[in-house]
Amino acid sequence: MGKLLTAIGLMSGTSMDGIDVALLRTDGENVVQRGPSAGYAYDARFRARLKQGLDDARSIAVRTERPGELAQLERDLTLRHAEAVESFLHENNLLPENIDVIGFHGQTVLHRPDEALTVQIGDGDLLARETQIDVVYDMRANDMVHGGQGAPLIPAYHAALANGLSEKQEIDAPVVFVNIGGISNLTFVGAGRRIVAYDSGPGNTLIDQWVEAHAGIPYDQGGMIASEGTIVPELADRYLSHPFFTAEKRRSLDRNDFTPPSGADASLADGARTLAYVTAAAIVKSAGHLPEAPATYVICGGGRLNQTIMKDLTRLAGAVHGRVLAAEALELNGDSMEAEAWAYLAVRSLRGLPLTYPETTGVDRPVSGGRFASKSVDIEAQQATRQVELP
Ligand SMILES: Nc1ncnc2c1ncn2[C@@H]1O[C@H](COP(=O)(O)OP(=O)(O)OP(=O)(O)O)[C@@H](O)[C@H]1O
Ligand SMILES: CC(=O)N[C@H]1[C@@H]2OC[C@@H](O2)[C@@H](O)[C@@H]1O[C@H](C)C(=O)O
Repeated sequence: MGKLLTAIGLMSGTSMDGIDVALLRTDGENVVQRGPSAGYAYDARFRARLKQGLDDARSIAVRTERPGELAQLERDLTLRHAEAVESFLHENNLLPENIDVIGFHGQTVLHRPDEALTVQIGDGDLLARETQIDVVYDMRANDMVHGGQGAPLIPAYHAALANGLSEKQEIDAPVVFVNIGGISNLTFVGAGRRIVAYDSGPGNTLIDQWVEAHAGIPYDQGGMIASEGTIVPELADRYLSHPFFTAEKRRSLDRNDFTPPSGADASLADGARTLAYVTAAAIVKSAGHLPEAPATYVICGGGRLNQTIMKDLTRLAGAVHGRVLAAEALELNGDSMEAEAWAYLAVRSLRGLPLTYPETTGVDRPVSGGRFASKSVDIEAQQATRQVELP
Protein backbone atom coordinates (compact mmCIF):
# COMPACT_ATOMS: atom_id res chain seq x y z
CA MET A 1 0.00 0.00 0.00
CA GLY A 2 1.29 3.46 -0.92
CA LYS A 3 0.98 6.50 1.31
CA LEU A 4 -2.60 7.64 1.84
CA LEU A 5 -3.29 11.14 0.62
CA THR A 6 -6.33 13.32 1.27
CA ALA A 7 -7.74 14.65 -1.98
CA ILE A 8 -10.67 16.79 -3.06
CA GLY A 9 -12.24 16.09 -6.47
CA LEU A 10 -14.10 18.78 -8.41
CA MET A 11 -16.42 17.94 -11.29
CA SER A 12 -18.40 20.25 -13.53
CA GLY A 13 -19.95 17.80 -15.98
CA THR A 14 -21.56 18.05 -19.40
CA SER A 15 -24.97 18.79 -17.87
CA MET A 16 -23.47 22.08 -16.67
CA ASP A 17 -25.75 22.06 -13.62
CA GLY A 18 -23.12 22.81 -11.00
CA ILE A 19 -19.94 21.74 -9.23
CA ASP A 20 -19.74 18.40 -7.42
CA VAL A 21 -17.16 18.21 -4.65
CA ALA A 22 -15.96 15.08 -2.85
CA LEU A 23 -13.26 14.17 -0.36
CA LEU A 24 -11.30 10.94 -0.62
CA ARG A 25 -8.41 9.36 1.25
CA THR A 26 -6.58 7.05 -1.06
CA ASP A 27 -3.24 5.63 -2.12
CA GLY A 28 -4.41 5.90 -5.74
CA GLU A 29 -4.57 2.12 -5.89
CA ASN A 30 -6.82 -0.23 -3.91
CA VAL A 31 -7.38 1.85 -0.78
CA VAL A 32 -10.37 4.13 -1.18
CA GLN A 33 -11.89 5.79 1.88
CA ARG A 34 -14.83 7.96 0.83
CA GLY A 35 -15.45 11.15 2.79
CA PRO A 36 -18.12 13.85 2.61
CA SER A 37 -19.42 15.30 -0.64
CA ALA A 38 -21.56 18.23 -1.73
CA GLY A 39 -23.04 19.87 -4.82
CA TYR A 40 -23.01 23.61 -5.56
CA ALA A 41 -25.56 24.46 -8.27
CA TYR A 42 -24.92 27.11 -10.91
CA ASP A 43 -27.47 29.90 -11.18
CA ALA A 44 -29.41 30.19 -14.45
CA ARG A 45 -27.27 33.13 -15.66
CA PHE A 46 -24.01 31.25 -15.24
CA ARG A 47 -25.47 28.16 -16.96
CA ALA A 48 -26.41 30.41 -19.87
CA ARG A 49 -22.83 31.73 -19.98
CA LEU A 50 -21.48 28.18 -20.03
CA LYS A 51 -23.81 27.30 -22.91
CA GLN A 52 -22.59 30.39 -24.76
CA GLY A 53 -19.06 29.17 -24.01
CA LEU A 54 -19.76 26.01 -26.02
CA ASP A 55 -20.61 28.18 -29.03
CA ASP A 56 -17.54 30.37 -28.52
CA ALA A 57 -15.38 27.24 -28.38
CA ARG A 58 -16.50 25.93 -31.78
CA SER A 59 -13.81 27.93 -33.59
CA ILE A 60 -10.94 26.62 -31.44
CA ALA A 61 -8.24 24.93 -33.55
CA VAL A 62 -5.43 24.95 -30.95
CA ARG A 63 -6.43 23.96 -27.44
CA THR A 64 -4.93 27.03 -25.74
CA GLU A 65 -7.11 29.44 -27.75
CA ARG A 66 -9.86 31.21 -25.81
CA PRO A 67 -12.07 33.03 -28.36
CA GLY A 68 -15.04 35.25 -27.47
CA GLU A 69 -15.80 35.38 -23.78
CA LEU A 70 -13.97 32.13 -23.00
CA ALA A 71 -10.99 33.68 -21.20
CA GLN A 72 -13.28 35.57 -18.80
CA LEU A 73 -15.52 32.51 -18.44
CA GLU A 74 -12.51 30.36 -17.56
CA ARG A 75 -11.50 32.80 -14.85
CA ASP A 76 -15.04 33.03 -13.42
CA LEU A 77 -15.51 29.25 -13.57
CA THR A 78 -12.24 28.77 -11.66
CA LEU A 79 -13.23 31.32 -9.03
CA ARG A 80 -16.56 29.52 -8.57
CA HIS A 81 -14.62 26.31 -8.00
CA ALA A 82 -12.45 28.09 -5.43
CA GLU A 83 -15.61 29.30 -3.65
CA ALA A 84 -17.02 25.75 -3.72
CA VAL A 85 -13.81 24.44 -2.11
CA GLU A 86 -13.93 27.18 0.52
CA SER A 87 -17.57 26.37 1.39
CA PHE A 88 -16.87 22.64 1.41
CA LEU A 89 -13.91 23.03 3.76
CA HIS A 90 -15.89 25.30 6.04
CA GLU A 91 -18.94 22.98 6.13
CA ASN A 92 -16.71 20.04 7.04
CA ASN A 93 -14.47 21.81 9.56
CA LEU A 94 -11.42 21.36 7.36
CA LEU A 95 -8.51 23.64 6.56
CA PRO A 96 -6.50 23.88 3.31
CA GLU A 97 -3.52 22.30 5.09
CA ASN A 98 -5.62 19.16 5.70
CA ILE A 99 -5.83 18.56 1.94
CA ASP A 100 -2.91 17.21 -0.09
CA VAL A 101 -4.28 17.82 -3.55
CA ILE A 102 -7.30 18.91 -5.58
CA GLY A 103 -8.29 17.03 -8.77
CA PHE A 104 -9.85 19.68 -11.01
CA HIS A 105 -11.85 18.60 -14.06
CA GLY A 106 -12.83 22.03 -15.34
CA GLN A 107 -15.58 22.36 -17.94
CA THR A 108 -15.43 20.58 -21.28
CA VAL A 109 -16.28 23.17 -23.91
CA LEU A 110 -15.11 21.21 -26.95
CA HIS A 111 -14.40 17.54 -27.54
CA ARG A 112 -13.37 16.31 -30.99
CA PRO A 113 -11.56 13.03 -30.49
CA ASP A 114 -11.29 12.47 -34.26
CA GLU A 115 -9.10 15.60 -34.42
CA ALA A 116 -7.29 14.80 -31.14
CA LEU A 117 -8.72 17.99 -29.70
CA THR A 118 -10.31 18.29 -26.27
CA VAL A 119 -10.66 21.49 -24.27
CA GLN A 120 -11.52 21.74 -20.57
CA ILE A 121 -11.50 25.33 -19.39
CA GLY A 122 -10.22 25.80 -15.83
CA ASP A 123 -7.11 27.60 -14.61
CA GLY A 124 -5.19 25.23 -12.29
CA ASP A 125 -2.66 27.87 -11.19
CA LEU A 126 -5.41 30.30 -10.23
CA LEU A 127 -7.26 27.58 -8.30
CA ALA A 128 -4.08 26.59 -6.42
CA ARG A 129 -3.42 30.22 -5.55
CA GLU A 130 -6.99 30.88 -4.43
CA THR A 131 -7.37 27.70 -2.36
CA GLN A 132 -3.77 27.37 -1.15
CA ILE A 133 -3.92 23.68 -2.13
CA ASP A 134 -1.91 21.93 -4.86
CA VAL A 135 -3.98 21.17 -7.96
CA VAL A 136 -3.84 18.52 -10.68
CA TYR A 137 -5.86 19.52 -13.75
CA ASP A 138 -6.21 19.05 -17.52
CA MET A 139 -6.23 15.27 -17.10
CA ARG A 140 -7.57 14.34 -20.54
CA ALA A 141 -4.87 15.89 -22.74
CA ASN A 142 -2.03 13.38 -22.37
CA ASP A 143 -4.33 10.49 -23.22
CA MET A 144 -5.11 12.16 -26.55
CA VAL A 145 -1.45 12.84 -27.23
CA HIS A 146 -1.00 9.06 -27.05
CA GLY A 147 -3.83 8.22 -29.40
CA GLY A 148 -6.67 7.93 -26.85
CA GLN A 149 -10.19 9.33 -27.02
CA GLY A 150 -9.53 11.58 -24.00
CA ALA A 151 -12.56 10.01 -22.28
CA PRO A 152 -13.88 8.29 -20.28
CA LEU A 153 -11.42 8.70 -17.39
CA ILE A 154 -13.59 7.43 -14.55
CA PRO A 155 -12.97 3.70 -15.29
CA ALA A 156 -9.80 3.48 -13.17
CA TYR A 157 -11.90 4.59 -10.20
CA HIS A 158 -14.76 2.23 -11.06
CA ALA A 159 -12.22 -0.60 -11.03
CA ALA A 160 -11.07 0.38 -7.54
CA LEU A 161 -14.70 0.48 -6.34
CA ALA A 162 -15.44 -2.89 -7.94
CA ASN A 163 -12.54 -4.32 -5.99
CA GLY A 164 -14.30 -3.33 -2.75
CA LEU A 165 -17.64 -4.68 -4.01
CA SER A 166 -16.34 -8.06 -5.03
CA GLU A 167 -16.49 -9.16 -1.39
CA LYS A 168 -20.25 -8.53 -1.35
CA GLN A 169 -22.06 -11.79 -2.00
CA GLU A 170 -25.13 -10.26 -3.59
CA ILE A 171 -23.30 -8.91 -6.64
CA ASP A 172 -23.15 -11.18 -9.64
CA ALA A 173 -20.16 -10.71 -11.94
CA PRO A 174 -19.41 -9.30 -14.39
CA VAL A 175 -20.37 -5.82 -13.22
CA VAL A 176 -20.81 -2.76 -15.38
CA PHE A 177 -20.82 0.75 -13.89
CA VAL A 178 -23.01 3.12 -15.87
CA ASN A 179 -22.73 6.86 -15.42
CA ILE A 180 -25.82 8.62 -16.76
CA GLY A 181 -24.74 12.26 -16.86
CA GLY A 182 -25.20 14.63 -19.78
CA ILE A 183 -23.71 11.82 -21.85
CA SER A 184 -23.65 8.23 -20.59
CA ASN A 185 -20.57 6.07 -20.26
CA LEU A 186 -19.93 2.60 -18.94
CA THR A 187 -17.13 0.57 -17.37
CA PHE A 188 -17.13 -3.23 -17.52
CA VAL A 189 -15.13 -4.96 -14.79
CA GLY A 190 -14.49 -8.57 -15.69
CA ALA A 191 -12.42 -11.44 -14.38
CA GLY A 192 -8.86 -10.56 -13.34
CA ARG A 193 -9.95 -6.93 -13.02
CA ARG A 194 -10.06 -6.46 -16.79
CA ILE A 195 -11.67 -3.09 -17.48
CA VAL A 196 -13.33 -2.18 -20.75
CA ALA A 197 -14.96 1.22 -21.00
CA TYR A 198 -16.44 3.71 -23.43
CA ASP A 199 -19.13 6.34 -23.86
CA SER A 200 -22.45 4.60 -24.37
CA GLY A 201 -24.70 7.30 -25.83
CA PRO A 202 -26.82 10.30 -24.98
CA GLY A 203 -27.60 10.63 -21.26
CA ASN A 204 -29.71 13.48 -19.90
CA THR A 205 -28.66 16.28 -22.24
CA LEU A 206 -31.33 15.64 -24.89
CA ILE A 207 -34.01 15.35 -22.19
CA ASP A 208 -32.80 18.57 -20.53
CA GLN A 209 -32.77 20.41 -23.87
CA TRP A 210 -36.23 19.11 -24.73
CA VAL A 211 -37.96 20.12 -21.48
CA GLU A 212 -36.13 23.43 -21.39
CA ALA A 213 -37.29 24.31 -24.90
CA HIS A 214 -40.89 23.13 -24.43
CA ALA A 215 -41.61 23.59 -20.73
CA GLY A 216 -38.99 26.14 -19.62
CA ILE A 217 -37.59 23.84 -16.92
CA PRO A 218 -33.99 22.57 -16.62
CA TYR A 219 -34.74 18.83 -16.32
CA ASP A 220 -37.56 16.29 -16.03
CA GLN A 221 -37.60 15.77 -12.29
CA GLY A 222 -38.04 12.11 -11.40
CA GLY A 223 -38.96 11.45 -15.06
CA MET A 224 -42.52 12.62 -14.26
CA ILE A 225 -43.17 14.25 -17.62
CA ALA A 226 -41.85 11.20 -19.44
CA SER A 227 -44.04 8.91 -17.33
CA GLU A 228 -47.13 10.57 -18.86
CA GLY A 229 -46.01 10.07 -22.46
CA THR A 230 -45.78 7.33 -25.05
CA ILE A 231 -42.70 6.29 -27.03
CA VAL A 232 -42.66 7.62 -30.61
CA PRO A 233 -40.99 4.69 -32.43
CA GLU A 234 -39.76 6.63 -35.50
CA LEU A 235 -38.12 9.22 -33.27
CA ALA A 236 -36.47 6.58 -31.07
CA ASP A 237 -35.22 4.75 -34.19
CA ARG A 238 -33.73 7.93 -35.56
CA TYR A 239 -31.45 8.16 -32.51
CA LEU A 240 -30.75 4.46 -32.08
CA SER A 241 -29.80 3.97 -35.74
CA HIS A 242 -26.99 6.55 -35.37
CA PRO A 243 -23.69 5.12 -36.74
CA PHE A 244 -22.16 5.64 -33.27
CA PHE A 245 -23.80 2.38 -32.11
CA THR A 246 -22.59 0.18 -34.95
CA ALA A 247 -19.12 1.67 -35.60
CA GLU A 248 -16.15 -0.72 -35.43
CA LYS A 249 -14.34 1.53 -32.97
CA ARG A 250 -15.83 2.93 -29.75
CA ARG A 251 -15.75 6.71 -29.90
CA SER A 252 -16.11 9.26 -27.08
CA LEU A 253 -18.90 11.79 -27.43
CA ASP A 254 -19.21 15.55 -27.44
CA ARG A 255 -22.33 17.09 -25.91
CA ASN A 256 -23.36 18.26 -29.39
CA ASP A 257 -23.00 14.90 -31.17
CA PHE A 258 -26.71 14.21 -30.71
CA THR A 259 -29.11 17.09 -31.33
CA PRO A 260 -32.54 17.43 -29.70
CA PRO A 261 -35.76 16.69 -31.64
CA SER A 262 -37.78 19.53 -33.13
CA GLY A 263 -41.11 20.60 -31.64
CA ALA A 264 -42.90 18.96 -34.59
CA ASP A 265 -41.54 15.52 -33.68
CA ALA A 266 -43.62 14.91 -30.54
CA SER A 267 -45.71 16.40 -27.74
CA LEU A 268 -43.86 17.45 -24.57
CA ALA A 269 -44.62 14.20 -22.71
CA ASP A 270 -44.09 11.90 -25.70
CA GLY A 271 -40.77 13.59 -26.47
CA ALA A 272 -39.58 13.18 -22.86
CA ARG A 273 -40.80 9.58 -22.84
CA THR A 274 -39.04 8.76 -26.10
CA LEU A 275 -35.77 10.38 -25.05
CA ALA A 276 -35.80 8.54 -21.69
CA TYR A 277 -36.23 5.30 -23.63
CA VAL A 278 -33.42 6.28 -26.01
CA THR A 279 -31.09 6.86 -23.03
CA ALA A 280 -31.86 3.41 -21.58
CA ALA A 281 -31.82 1.59 -24.92
CA ALA A 282 -28.51 3.24 -25.90
CA ILE A 283 -26.86 1.84 -22.76
CA VAL A 284 -28.05 -1.71 -23.38
CA LYS A 285 -27.23 -1.46 -27.10
CA SER A 286 -23.73 -0.21 -26.34
CA ALA A 287 -23.25 -2.94 -23.73
CA GLY A 288 -23.54 -5.34 -26.65
CA HIS A 289 -19.94 -4.41 -27.58
CA LEU A 290 -18.60 -5.64 -24.22
CA PRO A 291 -16.62 -8.88 -23.95
CA GLU A 292 -19.47 -10.50 -21.96
CA ALA A 293 -23.05 -9.58 -21.10
CA PRO A 294 -23.03 -7.81 -17.69
CA ALA A 295 -24.86 -9.58 -14.87
CA THR A 296 -25.08 -6.42 -12.73
CA TYR A 297 -25.55 -2.82 -13.87
CA VAL A 298 -24.60 -0.23 -11.20
CA ILE A 299 -26.17 3.10 -12.13
CA CYS A 300 -24.62 6.43 -11.15
CA GLY A 301 -25.13 10.03 -12.23
CA GLY A 302 -28.24 12.21 -12.28
CA GLY A 303 -30.07 9.97 -14.76
CA ARG A 304 -30.62 7.32 -12.07
CA LEU A 305 -33.10 9.77 -10.50
CA ASN A 306 -35.25 9.69 -13.65
CA GLN A 307 -37.57 6.79 -12.84
CA THR A 308 -38.67 6.43 -16.45
CA ILE A 309 -35.08 5.83 -17.56
CA MET A 310 -34.59 3.39 -14.69
CA LYS A 311 -37.76 1.41 -15.48
CA ASP A 312 -36.79 1.11 -19.16
CA LEU A 313 -33.25 0.14 -18.24
CA THR A 314 -34.44 -2.50 -15.76
CA ARG A 315 -36.71 -3.99 -18.44
CA LEU A 316 -34.19 -3.86 -21.31
CA ALA A 317 -31.23 -5.15 -19.28
CA GLY A 318 -33.48 -7.76 -17.65
CA ALA A 319 -34.28 -9.14 -21.09
CA VAL A 320 -30.56 -10.00 -21.43
CA HIS A 321 -30.28 -11.27 -17.82
CA GLY A 322 -28.80 -8.10 -16.33
CA ARG A 323 -29.87 -6.81 -12.92
CA VAL A 324 -30.04 -3.02 -12.54
CA LEU A 325 -29.10 -1.38 -9.22
CA ALA A 326 -28.75 2.28 -8.33
CA ALA A 327 -25.35 3.03 -6.76
CA GLU A 328 -26.98 3.63 -3.39
CA ALA A 329 -28.11 -0.01 -3.23
CA LEU A 330 -24.40 -0.83 -2.84
CA GLU A 331 -23.76 2.02 -0.39
CA LEU A 332 -22.06 4.07 -3.07
CA ASN A 333 -22.93 7.67 -3.88
CA GLY A 334 -24.30 8.13 -7.40
CA ASP A 335 -24.08 11.92 -7.21
CA SER A 336 -20.50 12.29 -6.05
CA MET A 337 -18.83 9.40 -7.88
CA GLU A 338 -17.32 11.54 -10.64
CA ALA A 339 -15.94 14.05 -8.13
CA GLU A 340 -14.52 11.14 -6.10
CA ALA A 341 -12.95 9.85 -9.30
CA TRP A 342 -11.20 13.15 -9.96
CA ALA A 343 -9.78 13.07 -6.43
CA TYR A 344 -8.58 9.50 -7.05
CA LEU A 345 -7.09 10.37 -10.44
CA ALA A 346 -5.25 13.37 -8.97
CA VAL A 347 -3.49 11.04 -6.51
CA ARG A 348 -2.68 8.61 -9.32
CA SER A 349 -1.29 11.51 -11.34
CA LEU A 350 0.95 12.60 -8.43
CA ARG A 351 2.21 9.02 -8.18
CA GLY A 352 2.79 8.73 -11.94
CA LEU A 353 0.28 5.85 -12.19
CA PRO A 354 -1.75 5.33 -15.38
CA LEU A 355 -5.07 7.15 -15.69
CA THR A 356 -6.12 5.45 -18.91
CA TYR A 357 -5.61 2.14 -20.72
CA PRO A 358 -5.95 0.81 -24.26
CA GLU A 359 -9.30 -0.77 -23.33
CA THR A 360 -10.72 2.38 -21.70
CA THR A 361 -9.87 5.18 -24.13
CA GLY A 362 -8.08 3.39 -26.96
CA VAL A 363 -4.77 4.94 -25.88
CA ASP A 364 -1.63 3.24 -27.30
CA ARG A 365 -0.43 2.06 -23.87
CA PRO A 366 -1.37 2.81 -20.24
CA VAL A 367 -0.54 6.47 -19.60
CA SER A 368 -0.65 8.90 -16.70
CA GLY A 369 -1.62 12.51 -17.19
CA GLY A 370 -2.63 15.81 -15.65
CA ARG A 371 -0.81 19.08 -15.11
CA PHE A 372 0.42 20.07 -11.69
CA ALA A 373 -0.14 23.55 -10.23
CA SER A 374 1.67 24.24 -6.99
CA LYS A 375 0.04 26.32 -4.27
CA SER A 376 3.45 27.77 -3.46
CA VAL A 377 4.51 28.81 -6.94
CA ASP A 378 3.63 32.40 -6.30
CA ILE A 379 5.53 32.62 -3.05
CA GLU A 380 8.61 31.22 -4.78
CA ALA A 381 8.13 33.66 -7.65
CA GLN A 382 7.79 36.54 -5.20
CA GLN A 383 10.94 35.47 -3.34
CA ALA A 384 12.81 35.25 -6.64
CA THR A 385 11.66 38.76 -7.52
CA ARG A 386 12.75 40.09 -4.14
CA GLN A 387 16.18 38.53 -4.54
CA VAL A 388 16.56 40.19 -7.92
CA GLU A 389 15.60 43.52 -6.38
CA LEU A 390 18.24 43.31 -3.61
CA PRO A 391 21.14 45.75 -4.16
N1 LIG B 1 -34.19 14.42 -9.53
C1 LIG B 1 -33.88 14.22 -10.80
N2 LIG B 1 -34.75 13.65 -11.66
C2 LIG B 1 -34.44 13.45 -12.95
N3 LIG B 1 -33.28 13.81 -13.50
C3 LIG B 1 -32.36 14.38 -12.70
C4 LIG B 1 -32.60 14.61 -11.32
N4 LIG B 1 -31.50 15.21 -10.80
C5 LIG B 1 -30.61 15.33 -11.81
N5 LIG B 1 -31.13 14.84 -12.95
C6 LIG B 1 -30.50 14.81 -14.28
O1 LIG B 1 -29.12 14.58 -14.12
C7 LIG B 1 -28.37 15.61 -14.79
C8 LIG B 1 -27.09 15.84 -14.05
O2 LIG B 1 -26.41 14.61 -13.94
P1 LIG B 1 -24.89 14.55 -13.57
O3 LIG B 1 -24.59 15.59 -12.54
O4 LIG B 1 -24.58 13.14 -13.30
O5 LIG B 1 -24.26 14.99 -14.95
P2 LIG B 1 -22.85 15.60 -15.29
O6 LIG B 1 -21.84 15.15 -14.30
O7 LIG B 1 -23.02 17.06 -15.49
O8 LIG B 1 -22.58 14.97 -16.73
P3 LIG B 1 -21.39 14.04 -17.30
O9 LIG B 1 -21.32 12.83 -16.46
O10 LIG B 1 -21.89 13.75 -18.69
O11 LIG B 1 -20.17 14.88 -17.29
C9 LIG B 1 -29.30 16.80 -14.84
O12 LIG B 1 -28.97 17.63 -15.94
C10 LIG B 1 -30.66 16.15 -14.97
O13 LIG B 1 -30.96 15.90 -16.31
C1 LIG C 1 -14.96 15.03 -22.89
C2 LIG C 1 -15.78 14.86 -21.67
O1 LIG C 1 -15.81 15.73 -20.81
N1 LIG C 1 -16.47 13.72 -21.56
C3 LIG C 1 -17.28 13.38 -20.41
C4 LIG C 1 -18.75 13.35 -20.81
O2 LIG C 1 -19.59 13.03 -19.70
C5 LIG C 1 -19.76 11.62 -19.66
C6 LIG C 1 -18.92 11.12 -20.80
O3 LIG C 1 -18.95 12.24 -21.68
C7 LIG C 1 -17.45 10.87 -20.39
O4 LIG C 1 -16.75 10.51 -21.55
C8 LIG C 1 -16.77 12.11 -19.81
O5 LIG C 1 -16.87 12.23 -18.42
C9 LIG C 1 -16.62 11.19 -17.54
C10 LIG C 1 -16.76 11.65 -16.16
C11 LIG C 1 -15.26 10.50 -17.72
O6 LIG C 1 -14.36 11.02 -18.35
O7 LIG C 1 -15.12 9.42 -17.18
